[in-house]
Amino acid sequence: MASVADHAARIAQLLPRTAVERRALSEARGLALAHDVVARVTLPPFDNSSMDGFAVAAADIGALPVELVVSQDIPAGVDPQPLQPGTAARIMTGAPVPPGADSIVPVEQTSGRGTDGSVVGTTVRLHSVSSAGQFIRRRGSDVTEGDVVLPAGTVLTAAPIGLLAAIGVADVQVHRPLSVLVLSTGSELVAPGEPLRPGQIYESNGPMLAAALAETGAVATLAHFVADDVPAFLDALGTAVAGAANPIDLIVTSGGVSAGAFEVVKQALADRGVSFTRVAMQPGMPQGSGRITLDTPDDSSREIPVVTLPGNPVSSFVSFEVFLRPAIRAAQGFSAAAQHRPKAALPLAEPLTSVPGKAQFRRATRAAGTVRAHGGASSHLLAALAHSDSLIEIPADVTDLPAGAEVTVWDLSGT
Ligand SMILES: Nc1nc2c(c(=O)[nH]1)N[C@H]1C(S)=C(S)[C@@H](COP(=O)(O)OP(=O)(O)OC[C@H]3O[C@@H](n4cnc5c(N)ncnc54)[C@H](O)[C@@H]3O)O[C@H]1N2
Ligand code: MOO
Repeated sequence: MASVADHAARIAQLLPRTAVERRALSEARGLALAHDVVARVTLPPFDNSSMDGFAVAAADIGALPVELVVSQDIPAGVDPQPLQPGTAARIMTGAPVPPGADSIVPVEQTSGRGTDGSVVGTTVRLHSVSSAGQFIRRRGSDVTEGDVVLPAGTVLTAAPIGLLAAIGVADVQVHRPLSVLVLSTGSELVAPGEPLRPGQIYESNGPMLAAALAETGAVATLAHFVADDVPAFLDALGTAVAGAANPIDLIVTSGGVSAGAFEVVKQALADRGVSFTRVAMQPGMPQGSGRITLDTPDDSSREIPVVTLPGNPVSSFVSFEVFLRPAIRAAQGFSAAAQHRPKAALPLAEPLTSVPGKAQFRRATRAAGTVRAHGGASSHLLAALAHSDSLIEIPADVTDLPAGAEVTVWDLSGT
């Protein structure tokens, strides 16, 4: 049996780094930067007020309260005049602090006119003066021109996208997302929404894997599932690959890889370049991977990586987490940290047993600094999986864990 690490390396090898392309910021969410981004501007670009109020020179203020003439009005977006000595300038949040001013008095600490209409030429009464520099956001306090603000490999989630826009970046060089075809197999499968006949079940792996792929940043194409029939399976693969909107970089199948009489994926792909193997893990023991050349209706023959996942729903999910998610994220240029689920060592709330000789991945929930396995080890327990926020990874040589034992916990709660 292969170890988890061996098989992970094999899957990683199947997927080369994707090409770099330029995308508008609005089209880059969830993708990874291909290069370091260097700021071409300084943020804030100028000293500006963090409060609506009045800009003054602290040294001009004697005993309080004091009444000053309002000498100018500074809304955000203007280039102000220097502050006339002995006066106040009405200023709005984000507006540039006028040269000569070193203090902002928030409007709440003033009286007289000041919040509506033009106030230039009127007076304002100041009841307190903040210390010099208070309520002023200094030029460069956030970003300095020339800084590497985001390194290559950063995944463009909301905050990095905000930062890129803030430094004036309109488009970025990112790694193209992988285009992945998902095909489930099984003669017992019925599409959700259709009536179930005796012996049938709803197809859940396809929608689940397509969602998992989307969370990984890939573009998933979900083909209609096929029965356990080799010609039908190969035909469906060829048609789906030829018809996909984006050229397919990876095919992911589920089901048909174990030891039964109708193992359609194994039968169809074993002599087409896919190796089937047993991995010392539970769930997820039967696995396959390789590269295949398909007969497509448009005769577009090229080698496409294939990963064949086991059909049990929890086995498919865990296999995806352990093998495909990190490999896909690496191929898409994600930083090493973003390729893997966050992991922590947490004490078990309850004792746990595992099988000898296989790494076990138990579905679990975290609470009060501990972790508790949720549901049993069986790989059909989809409801327990859906209610879990973690995986407990138990090494192959560990079989008995008392309450309080520290275990490695994968945090599944992010995307
Ligand atoms: N004699 C042996 N039997 C089995 C072995 C073994 O080593 N020897 N391995 C077991 C393990 S472990 C797993 S995992 C499964 C893997 O089986 P397959 O990949 O061949 O998958 P199927 O037999 O097609 O299905 C297994 C199970 O999952 C359900 N399933 C399949 N596809 C879907 C889907 N798209 N949506 C929802 N549910 C699905 C299917 O109905 C079966 O119940 O083999 C064990 N057997
Ligand atoms: O390995 Mo199977 O994936 O346990 O159910």
